[in-house]
Amino acid sequence: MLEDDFGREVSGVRVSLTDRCNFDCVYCHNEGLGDTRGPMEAQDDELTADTIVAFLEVAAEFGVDSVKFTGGEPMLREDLEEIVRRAPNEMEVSMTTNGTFLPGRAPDLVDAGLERVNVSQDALDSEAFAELTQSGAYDRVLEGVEAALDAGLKPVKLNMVVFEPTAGYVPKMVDHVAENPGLQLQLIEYMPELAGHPEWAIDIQRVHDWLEDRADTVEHREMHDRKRYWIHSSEETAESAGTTTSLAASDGGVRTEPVNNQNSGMVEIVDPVGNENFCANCHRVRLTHDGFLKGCLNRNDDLRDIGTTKESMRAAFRETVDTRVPYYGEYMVETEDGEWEINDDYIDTDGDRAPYEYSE
Ligand SMILES: Nc1nc2c(ncn2[C@@H]2O[C@H](COP(=O)(O)OP(=O)(O)OP(=O)(O)O)[C@@H](O)[C@H]2O)c(=O)[nH]1
Ligand SMILES: C[S@@+](CC[C@H](N)C(=O)[O-])C[C@H]1O[C@@H](n2cnc3c(N)ncnc32)[C@H](O)[C@@H]1O
Ligand code: SF4
Ligand code: SF4
Repeated sequence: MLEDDFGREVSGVRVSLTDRCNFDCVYCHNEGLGDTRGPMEAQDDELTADTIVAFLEVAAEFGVDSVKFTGGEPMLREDLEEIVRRAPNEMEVSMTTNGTFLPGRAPDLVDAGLERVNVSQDALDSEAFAELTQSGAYDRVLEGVEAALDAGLKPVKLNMVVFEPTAGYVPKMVDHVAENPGLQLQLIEYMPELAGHPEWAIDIQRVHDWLEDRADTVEHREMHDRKRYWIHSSEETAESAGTTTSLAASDGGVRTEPVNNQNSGMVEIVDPVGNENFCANCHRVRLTHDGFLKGCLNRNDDLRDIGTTKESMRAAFRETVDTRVPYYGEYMVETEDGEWEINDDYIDTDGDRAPYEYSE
């Protein structure tokens, strides 16, 4: 595996298949690709299936063992099944989706080799969901989760962005996964770096503390040093729930069995904002829908063109790893006042492409 100057091996790639989306979530960072708004039809700048597969083969040569397909909405790609089918066998293949296109397509994706899916669901309430996603597709998303479970993609991870408008739904979502063994929950701290609106953020430590009180077991995942809490349903008594223990989790795959009892659900917190430890344990690079590698989700100044040949892809991959740095703690440094500012060493970094743009 290739390793950067900060001792971080690159074990995973995240491939944005498109920057288009059928939702318009108020918080969307779109994996650093700018606005999702625009035409729904396939655009000329999107990488072809052949180029994506060639890139994955190059990544596999470098020992990368997992790929996550994302977007925009990756299921807007009609050739998704083909791309999944042609991904190198040695890679774990997963996807993050808004879930609306899973009904009808989940079985074919599993047949093609999809091993895991994360579905974004920020609330258990159709009105709140409509406000957050600017869509009326709540029921369709629930159907999508069911379709994924029926197709054998168990457990399905629900992604919930935690910020002012959703914080009140956290307890209900935690109970939801504790009561449904097929589900797990990922609470994602709202990231304002690209999406703006820092005033929407909440103190994620409060969520950690609350989960710690309720957890039977707490694990640390190697990736990003993320914490995972195994939670019993609030209907149960503390006695039947078991005692709290702390374990080191093996990374990569998602644990499928609860630790202490049958009604225990897994809740993982993704808390990158201002978190040097998170960035120090970051093992992923990203490929944009239009063919640029980036070493960090939050950066737009280091975009590197992969070109069209395996040789140019190898060179771009090596250079991306050689130059990637932890965002918090190296690219952004903390001032004495506790503010974050760009390290002077990186002020003049220039990518191969103009930065992607966001508007209000
Ligand atoms: N800043 C930052 N945010 C991340 C990173 N990885 C994930 N996230 C955030 O978490 C969101 C959801 O990530 P997913 O792609 O669904 O899954 P994941 O948790 O990274 O991966 P798995 O647990 O392996 O499925 C991303 O869109 C980001 O908002 C990262 O490396 N850096
Ligand atoms: C950009 S979406 C792409 C995949 C797909 N469209 C979806 O929504 O699942 C990937 C994930 O990023 C999360 N996300 C988007 N903007 C975010 C932000 N500003 N802060 C934290 N997470 C965010 C979404 O909730 C989603 O789970
Ligand atoms: S569904 Fe995903 S890509 Fe689309 S707007 Fe929402 S978070 Fe962004
Ligand atoms: S280095 Fe960038 S991509 Fe990696 S964890 Fe930090 S913010 Fe996320």
